[in-house]
Amino acid sequence: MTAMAQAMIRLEDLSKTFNAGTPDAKLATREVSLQVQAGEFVAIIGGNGAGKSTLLNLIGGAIAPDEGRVEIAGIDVTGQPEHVRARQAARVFQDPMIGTAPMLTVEENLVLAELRARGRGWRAALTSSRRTRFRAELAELGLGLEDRLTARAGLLSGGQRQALALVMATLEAPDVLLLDEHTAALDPRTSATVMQATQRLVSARRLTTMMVTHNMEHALQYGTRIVMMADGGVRADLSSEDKAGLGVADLVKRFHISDDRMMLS
Ligand SMILES: Nc1ncnc2c1ncn2[C@@H]1O[C@H](COP(=O)(O)OP(=O)(O)OP(=O)(O)O)[C@@H](O)[C@H]1O
Repeated sequence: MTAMAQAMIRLEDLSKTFNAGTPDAKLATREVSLQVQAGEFVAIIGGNGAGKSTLLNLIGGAIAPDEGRVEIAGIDVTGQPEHVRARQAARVFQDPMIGTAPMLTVEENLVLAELRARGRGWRAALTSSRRTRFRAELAELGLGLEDRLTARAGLLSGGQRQALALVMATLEAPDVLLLDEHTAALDPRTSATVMQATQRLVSARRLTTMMVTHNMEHALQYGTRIVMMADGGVRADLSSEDKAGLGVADLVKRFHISDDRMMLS
């Protein structure tokens, strides 16, 4: 008997309508079914209001679907609250202010993330072995954060804060990493640096990743698969082979992407 590889993320017929039953009703996702295998890096692209963030919110548990089912690593998490699911599905948001606590130092943020993931109080000592681990984790990013362990996070640059948020989100090896336009608020150079840091973390920890982006270049470069959404549904699903040789212009032309915030490079 051949064992079927289990999908790391399995979405079945996920539908969500906001303001249902009112004149403002908006069908944000319609019967989305998708399977993501362990280790895939799925870039989610699509025009404004296509349902990309809603899809990540449904997977992360920030909103509950009206219909359908979310499974992560074989566990049905559909009815599970967001804070419970956070151990399996870590998130990094667009706003560098969200993922980190500005008044805490870099090392305090990290110890908080580690102990939170283990469901323990965070005031346990910042031991020297933890500091050594944090320094090594940060050094991997190539952003000089390893020398700023005792600096308040609020004093870091936007890019450094996003990198710190990434390390915090992934410190305790979640099954899934959800990135919601996590480089969109950064200037192009910093955004590229944070994407490189993302790639390093994702491959070092073998994370299954879903990244919403308006940056077509990043989708092509970092996605091992590209899912394009339109009108709350999946319009196209490109594997590594499908996207091989495609440039940004091909992508835009082929899928008629209309997106005010689209970044071509
Ligand atoms: N909390 C909410 N209340 C009401 N409507 C919402 C809410 N969140 C999203 N919507 C609507 O659902 C639709 C899908 O929104 P969503 O944010 O998922 O799109 P998106 O693809 O991420 O768009 P963008 O790229 O512009 O961020 C949009 O029409 C949006 O206005």
